[in-house]
Amino acid sequence: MEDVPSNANEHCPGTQSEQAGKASSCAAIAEIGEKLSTVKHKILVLSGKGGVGKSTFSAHLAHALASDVTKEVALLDIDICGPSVPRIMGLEGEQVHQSGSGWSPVYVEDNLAVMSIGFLLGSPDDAVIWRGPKKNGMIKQFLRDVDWGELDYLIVDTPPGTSDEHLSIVQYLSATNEVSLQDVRKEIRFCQKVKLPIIGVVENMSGFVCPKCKNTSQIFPPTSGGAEKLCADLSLPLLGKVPLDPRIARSCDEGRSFLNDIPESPAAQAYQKIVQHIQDYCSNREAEQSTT
Ligand SMILES: Nc1ncnc2c1ncn2[C@@H]1O[C@H](COP(=O)(O)OP(=O)(O)OP(=O)(O)O)[C@@H](O)[C@H]1O
Ligand code: SF4
Repeated sequence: MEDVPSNANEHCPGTQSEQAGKASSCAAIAEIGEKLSTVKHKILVLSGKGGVGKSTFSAHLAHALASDVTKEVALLDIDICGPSVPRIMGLEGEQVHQSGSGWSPVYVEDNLAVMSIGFLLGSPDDAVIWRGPKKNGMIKQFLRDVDWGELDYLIVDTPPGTSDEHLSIVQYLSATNEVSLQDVRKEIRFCQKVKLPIIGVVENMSGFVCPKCKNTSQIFPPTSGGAEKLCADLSLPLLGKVPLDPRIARSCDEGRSFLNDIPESPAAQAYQKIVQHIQDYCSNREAEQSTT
């Protein structure tokens, strides 16, 4: 994404008249490219269906990355029809402020910023049912008008499936994002089609580890061979498996990081291992980019 301002026209192929028609969209892409040129890594979190733990994972990825106080981290929630990030991050009722240089995100820590449509709603229960173009406009505004500052990581929590929001975010962030996936062949095909590098797959709610005897029980038997088979079939890394732990929901409902609450639990350790893979991936990319 760092190169968007200089090659914005590459994103606007077509005849002259088609290009004129796309001019405003290209201008937005260029503007967003300029705005986000100070973001080192943009990580999209995708899932095939709702309720698989994508927002929970995004929030814990943000917490874990921000535990290194030398890193600047931001979490952007573009699940416009069901934003759950404010609750999980303990920010319900917070509002976004306008500053001279745009909207100021809400800070959980000095180095952890959060932006969500939830901050713009009157009440957490307000339903937001917007059609594609309006959603697209809001995503554009989030990327262009939020004063993110210099960031090491921008994590984007997306809605389930592959919808208008996905097409918008991919278009606006251009082709150099990184993706962590939960679930799902359809999303993988989507990423491959739009040429997004895939960091790997996370299997969530993978077995239940009994807190007493530490036995693992398979509550939801894996379909189609589970994440291992999916990753083997598609030559993708399996970043890790997070077991089911009801204490995760409790920490999230109270707006706290489960990683801080019960760091020794198998689920917290699984999250940490996955985060380590993501950090390694990002460091390798940085090293590659500095040599090209
Ligand atoms: N490993 C886990 N063990 C137990 N509960 C979990 C786990 N991961 C997530 N949950 C719980 O599952 C529920 C759904 O999680 P979450 O809201 O993160 O899903 P989602 O995929 O983002 O859903 P949506 O896309 O509909 O917003 C939440 O109550 C969350 O606390
Ligand atoms: S494995 Fe089942 S029966 Fe044994 S201690 Fe754990 S929850 Fe109880």
